[in-house]
Amino acid sequence: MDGVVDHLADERNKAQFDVEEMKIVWAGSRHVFELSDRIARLVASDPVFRKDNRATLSRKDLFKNTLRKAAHAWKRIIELRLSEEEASKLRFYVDEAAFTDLHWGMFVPAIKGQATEEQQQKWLPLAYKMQIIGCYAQTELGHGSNVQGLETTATFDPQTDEFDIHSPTLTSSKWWPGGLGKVSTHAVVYARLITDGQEHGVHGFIVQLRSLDDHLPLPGITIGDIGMKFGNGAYNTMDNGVTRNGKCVRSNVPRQLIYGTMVFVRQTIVSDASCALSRAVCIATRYSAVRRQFGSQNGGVETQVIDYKTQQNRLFPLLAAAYAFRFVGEWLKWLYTDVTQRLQANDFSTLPEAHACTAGLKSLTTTFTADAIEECRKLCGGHGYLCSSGLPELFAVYVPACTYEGDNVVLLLQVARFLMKTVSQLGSEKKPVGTTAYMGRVEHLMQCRCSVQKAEDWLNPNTILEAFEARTARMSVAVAQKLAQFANPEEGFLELSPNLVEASVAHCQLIVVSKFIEKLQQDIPGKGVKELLGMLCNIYALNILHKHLGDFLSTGSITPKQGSLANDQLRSLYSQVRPNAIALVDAFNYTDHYLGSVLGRYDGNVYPKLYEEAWKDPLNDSVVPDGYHEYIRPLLKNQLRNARL
Ligand SMILES: Cc1cc2nc3c(=O)[nH]c(=O)nc-3n(C[C@H](O)[C@H](O)[C@H](O)COP(=O)(O)OP(=O)(O)OC[C@H]3O[C@@H](n4cnc5c(N)ncnc54)[C@H](O)[C@@H]3O)c2cc1C
Repeated sequence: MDGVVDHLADERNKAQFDVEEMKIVWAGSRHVFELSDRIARLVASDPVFRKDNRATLSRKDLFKNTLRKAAHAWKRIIELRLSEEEASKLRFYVDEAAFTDLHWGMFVPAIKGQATEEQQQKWLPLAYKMQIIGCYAQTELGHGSNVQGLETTATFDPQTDEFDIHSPTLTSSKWWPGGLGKVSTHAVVYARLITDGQEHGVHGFIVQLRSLDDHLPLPGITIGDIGMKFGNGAYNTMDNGVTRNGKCVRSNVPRQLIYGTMVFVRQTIVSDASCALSRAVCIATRYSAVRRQFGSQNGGVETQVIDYKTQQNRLFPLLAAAYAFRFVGEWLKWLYTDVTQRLQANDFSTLPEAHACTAGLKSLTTTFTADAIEECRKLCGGHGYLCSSGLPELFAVYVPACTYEGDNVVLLLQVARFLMKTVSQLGSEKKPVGTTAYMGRVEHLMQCRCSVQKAEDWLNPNTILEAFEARTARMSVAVAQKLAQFANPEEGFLELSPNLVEASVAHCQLIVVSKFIEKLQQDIPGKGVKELLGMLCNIYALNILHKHLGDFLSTGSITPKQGSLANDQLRSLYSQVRPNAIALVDAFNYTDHYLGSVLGRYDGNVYPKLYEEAWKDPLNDSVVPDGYHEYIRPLLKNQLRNARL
């Protein structure tokens, strides 16, 4: 980061706000900023953590190298006596999908959230010291989304006081769990509980999978990896497992507090979305300022592609979304703490709303981010397709987030059920809470008129909020009225599911917009910082309004003229953000190591480095390629008839 050349220095000088203060806003606090900065540099300077060769390693070498990094990371954590917060940041900056993600991100939280005190005392100390390695084994070959369809059984045997975990069919094999294939010694396995011949639904059980002495699977358990996944490098650093078992285990995990774990996990997924999105945006923004095409006058320099309005119109809403997701992620952290405290006090009243809101935000932010990474690749033209741009690997490693922890469409349908319930209870004693509180003003929202008369009127946060609330309330009420016409509500739900999903998306977009606006109401120090965030908030909201104009117009929430004024305002906001673009991505404070992109280098020294990287490819190890004598020469010399192919 501290190189001598800085091709982006002019861009940095244009910034109209205090970048150092913005770094703190992005990090969440000065403490987190300082900690992240220190740990990021520690990781970047350690050669074991290099990642520029991932795309060219064979699967076995790639996987072994991941094991090495995980072991080295743990060694450093112990040697440096890192706190839990520091250790988690270290794993974050190592930036490699690995079994440790599931151990710390799913196994430990599942035990913390769902096990009894006694079970926690037995398992957590082992897990914290990594004396056991755990994974989360829910999905089966035949069922993922439909958890009630899982086939694995856990039958209690009173004679031995044990549970017999059994996968009776091929489709009941556990299939996908990260870390299960080659590394985990233990798993939280989800199975149908059977006692006295009676079924009691799906529950979690801690199951030992492998011997702690020689790592061999325990008797009755068959385990392996499910094979190569999408993209080079990317998620292939992870072993995703398949297992069939008929082993007896002594562990009983009663059903409780599963929602708390879900809120926690989905909150981390939303946070991760802002990280992946900001990385892609940082690469595309820096490269767009370096890249020049057309527009040279009298032999002068050509135009930086970032100055094309179409480029800004594609890029700046993604930049704005990165900040929007950051703040909604921050708010979700608060929500998780709130839910946990309530659960501890046996108060379950806000759970359905918290559950719907985290499910919806997980879906919205991951879908957007996956699409946005691909858009950033296109924003970088041909070079974006090179692995050295960092974007193909980022895309490949990121896209499964749309599927794991709940398929995004299935999640939106859950949100829709909650929305429909909320609408049906309007006018009753039960008042809508939290993120659905606006529904309490449904009468007003059904008939209010947007007051915008000139483009600048769209800068008023209350105007934006009311337009978004009116759109969502009207879409929800309209689909609820259609639903009411069906004699069988379930049939209606299936039939109207596309409309229901659209209403859920509108509701989630409203949450993100409203949390961004709330963030701006806080005291935010630093010259120009709040102003820039205000612009980004408006870009985020007005771009959604523009993209979903059909919703806003068909519900009568705004007029066509007002839609057109919103677009005028958007163009003007792009011009205001333009001089600040590089500084806004610098505020993410990413090291070149973490970005892993030649196009996104801090110093903008793209071309020499692209050239250098290309020569590192194993194909360039020899000038004449392997295979020349067998396949190219005989072809050229018209000797294929005699060649041994
Ligand atoms: C990289 C990766 C890592 C994973 N890690 C783990 C792990 O550690 N542990 C674990 O247990 N699992 C894991 N999984 C599995 C993951 O959780 C499931 O794949 C996910 O829940 C989706 O379920 P599915 O595969 O059954 O999809 P399906 O439900 O079969 O989805 C197929 C299609 O059907 C649609 N669909 C399904 N139901 C409905 C409906 N009711 N209405 C309308 N459309 C519907 C979906 O939208 C989708 O388009 C992982 C998956 C991946 C890709």
